[in-house]
Amino acid sequence: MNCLLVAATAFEIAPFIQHYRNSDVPFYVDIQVDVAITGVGLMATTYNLQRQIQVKKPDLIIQAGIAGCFDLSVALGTVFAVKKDTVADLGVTEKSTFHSLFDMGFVKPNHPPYKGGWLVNPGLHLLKKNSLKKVAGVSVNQITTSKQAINHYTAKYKPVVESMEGAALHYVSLMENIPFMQLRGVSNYVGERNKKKWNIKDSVANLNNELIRLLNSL
Ligand SMILES: O=C(O)c1cccc(C(=O)CC[C@H]2O[C@@H](n3cnc4c(=O)[nH]cnc43)[C@H](O)[C@@H]2O)c1
Repeated sequence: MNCLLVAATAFEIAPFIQHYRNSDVPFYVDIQVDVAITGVGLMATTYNLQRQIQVKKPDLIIQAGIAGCFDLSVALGTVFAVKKDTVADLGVTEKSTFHSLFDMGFVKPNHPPYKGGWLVNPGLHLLKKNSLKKVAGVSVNQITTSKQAINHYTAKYKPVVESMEGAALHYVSLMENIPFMQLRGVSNYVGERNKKKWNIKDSVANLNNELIRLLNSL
């Protein structure tokens, strides 16, 4: 099996790379893992994913990264698998009300690869092999900081996590018919600007442990 592992930045998957390099035993006997750092954001991720796929079409794409969390009851460091994602800030804000591309009628909510306005991961059988909770995610071009935006996204999408790349993975993989997984370790609560209150260390460590566990279970 050819697996393409992608992350926005190298530090997010550094422990996995280290583990992979230091392993004496070929613990992924039938799995070949290619790694690509796609850059931060939807545009860079889309471009770099597409380039990788053109060179070698993988059997599975895994995107691993940190994320903000909308749910304050979730402990920082928790790792989730994202079952559906969408670009939350693609549209127009008019008279303080946001209208998505679907609201505006530019795209039909069920126009492929969308289902009800979401980019849904159909590979639930892959997710079942691990214990990760499956949640809804949103992707943004502009990191959410205001209470107003948090309330708006919560009401409209009921997301648990926010990233800047997830929807690109879902869109490209669905269009190319390639199974995929998006794993997100919660580094911060959405809107929290004080980096001292983030927990990047645990989110990256737990994320990479789950990544190793997932690859061992395939
Ligand atoms: O400096 C800031 O205010 C700031 C806010 C959020 C994230 C960053 C980063 O440097 C990480 C960007 C990277 O991590 C993902 N990420 C992590 N937390 C969030 C979030 O709350 N909202 C959106 N994305 C987040 C994202 O996927 C990027 O790849 C700096």
